[in-house]
Amino acid sequence: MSAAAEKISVVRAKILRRDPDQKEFLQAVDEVFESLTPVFEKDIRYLEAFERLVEPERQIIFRVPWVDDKGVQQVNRGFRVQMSSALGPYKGGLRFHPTVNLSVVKFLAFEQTFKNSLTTLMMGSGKGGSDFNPRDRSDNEIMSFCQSFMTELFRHIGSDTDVPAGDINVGGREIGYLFGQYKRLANNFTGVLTGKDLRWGGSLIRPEATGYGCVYFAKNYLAYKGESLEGKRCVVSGSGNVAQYTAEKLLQLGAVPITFSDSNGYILEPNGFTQEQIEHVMELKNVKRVRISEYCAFSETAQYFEGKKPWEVSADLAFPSATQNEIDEADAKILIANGVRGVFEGANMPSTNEAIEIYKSASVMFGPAKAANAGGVAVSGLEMAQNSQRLQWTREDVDSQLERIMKDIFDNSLAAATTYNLKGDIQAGANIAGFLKVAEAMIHQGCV
Ligand SMILES: NC(=O)C1=CN([C@@H]2O[C@H](COP(=O)(O)OP(=O)(O)OC[C@H]3O[C@@H](n4cnc5c(N)ncnc54)[C@H](OP(=O)(O)O)[C@@H]3O)[C@@H](O)[C@H]2O)C=CC1
Ligand SMILES: N=C(CCC(=O)O)C(=O)O
Repeated sequence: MSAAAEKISVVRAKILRRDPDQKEFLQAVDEVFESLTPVFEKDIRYLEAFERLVEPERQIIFRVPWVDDKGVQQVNRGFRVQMSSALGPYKGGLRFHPTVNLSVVKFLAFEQTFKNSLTTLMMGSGKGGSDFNPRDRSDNEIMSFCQSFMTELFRHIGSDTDVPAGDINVGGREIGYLFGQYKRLANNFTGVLTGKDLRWGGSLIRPEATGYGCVYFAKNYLAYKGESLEGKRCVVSGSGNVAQYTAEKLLQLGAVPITFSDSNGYILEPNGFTQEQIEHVMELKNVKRVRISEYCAFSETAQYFEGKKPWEVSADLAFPSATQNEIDEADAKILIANGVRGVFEGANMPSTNEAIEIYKSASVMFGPAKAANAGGVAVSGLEMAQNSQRLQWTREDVDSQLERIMKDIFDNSLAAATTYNLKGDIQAGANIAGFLKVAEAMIHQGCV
């Protein structure tokens, strides 16, 4: 075994030994380790930087006490993992979901490092959230929780320190309540959160950005293969922010989005969703906040499949836009058996590493989350730039910058894969391109 290979195995063993119970985090680390091996072998300083990178700069865990509408005390756990400030202030979303724990937050923050680097904007990485379950909670209870959560978080964030945003179950409503509490406690009005409402500092296109960006990425990948989105039947999972705008942009570019899902099942429009039907999904999810099955009362053609995943539907492309590990090895085999030739990840880490191997063995196009879903944080970065200028750019300006950024991400990933003799391996290229920029900064900034 070479000296580099020996050192790599030592570092890998140390990571596994330090947090053996953090399976989501270890999955994310494992996914990049293989891609980065040729980089480590080229210069051992990159491995030393990686060894520092996998240990977050700061991990903050705190109590979130609040009182519900019945006057009953509730206690949740809050997290903020500040992973890397090598390229700028910590930057990443907040997730409110009962499955949130330190392992999930660390995997999200780790992925964010490569993603934010790929955007070419100056942003470090972080992620946070809570095990708070907002399902069936009143607006007042959501506000009470958000105010208590921010009462602790505010001392750790700032527009040049750490800039949170949305993620699962954290949308415009929650960002509003979080921002209001921050402003009250810190006595300043800055771009400390992104995903803000347009009327008080938000950026046009930010709500659409993750979904639109994922489809732009897919468009570039298909063009590289001499194909296009035109007429492609697309299965989409989730029915939240990312899924809604993925479907909208797919339709705009001539593709045929045919499913949405939530944690109870999925709906199928066999002939594809129209714009009006997508807007009805938005109404159901963003305003009425009901289950996706409610859609069928509105449509004579839709079908609902309780407890099932949309991967069982025949399609050309898949856009997982719900949550991590929603496509396992068995799901991947079903997808491919049903005709899917491309998977573009709108969600964070929706494919297990075993599923990714199945894609590769079947020569399926694979757009990894850290590249494909970077449009959200990219436009968050543009929101920060607008806030710094105290200006608001036009919708067209922001959308054209988003399209350019997503093209650059694809091109840079392809170029990095080629440089390391992994031509066409976009997953490896994205890992390498994302890592190198962070690693160079870390090496220049010393052992900190
Ligand atoms: N918002 C953003 O800016 C970005 C988000 N992402 C990622 O995209 C994904 C979706 O986020 P977003 O659309 O913002 O979140 P939303 O809360 O708006 O929507 C989440 C969707 O995923 C479903 N979902 C959540 N958890 C599970 C689960 N355990 N099993 C099955 N379905 C589930 C939800 O269904 P239900 O209501 O039943 O829970 C809902 O339909 C996440 O992985 C997120 O990390 C990535 C980049 C940017
Ligand atoms: N949840 C997000 C968005 C983060 C952000 O906009 O800061 C992600 O990139 O996973």
